[in-house]
Amino acid sequence: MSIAYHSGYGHTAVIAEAVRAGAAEAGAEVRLIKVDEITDEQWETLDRSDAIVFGSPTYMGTASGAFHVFAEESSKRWFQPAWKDKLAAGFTNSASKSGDKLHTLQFFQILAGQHGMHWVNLGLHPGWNSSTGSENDLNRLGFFAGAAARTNSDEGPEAVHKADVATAGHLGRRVTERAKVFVRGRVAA
Ligand SMILES: Cc1cc2nc3c(=O)[nH]c(=O)nc-3n(C[C@H](O)[C@H](O)[C@H](O)COP(=O)(O)O)c2cc1C
Repeated sequence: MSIAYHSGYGHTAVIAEAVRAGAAEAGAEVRLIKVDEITDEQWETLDRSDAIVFGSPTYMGTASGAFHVFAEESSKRWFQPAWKDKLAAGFTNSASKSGDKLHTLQFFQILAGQHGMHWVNLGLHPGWNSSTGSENDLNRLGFFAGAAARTNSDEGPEAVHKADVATAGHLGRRVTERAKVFVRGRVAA
């Protein structure tokens, strides 16, 4: 599995690391790839991966400019098509509770769709939506499309919320488990 992500100020990098840790715990060989520094070798790593998880902060209601540059550059893979039938998933982080994060996740879904990839959603019920819930619940922000995090804009990466880190870890484990089933199914088919 590869995690192709951008983080301008280090907050989203904490979420990327949590996805990596969850995936590794579930048995994946994982590569973290910073899309703003991506090398030819790392593009080839993406081409060899069974699953690619996209990650970016939400800037101005969408993925960051650096992530959009990467998405455009991936059009070379689209022509081949090099990423067809891989699994895909996504995560984002921003300062506001909503902050239009859903739009970033939907952008990732469309990017995956354009490549002919298969989207893996978060697979968790929403947390923190009843009188017995709390902000420490898994999926506390109630997203289905991917893992979402919110971090105060005036604090550093150490302030990333533990519940969001745990939710991202869940996504990493889930994509790994789905990839195992998908790859074994392809061999058996
Ligand atoms: C240019 C810019 C645009 C932003 N736009 C949004 C936004 O649309 N919604 C939001 O909730 N937060 C927004 N933020 C806040 C960031 O998403 C937030 O600080 C996030 O933790 C940054 O992650 P990073 O350190 O990985 O870059 C914006 C920040 C910047 C710098």
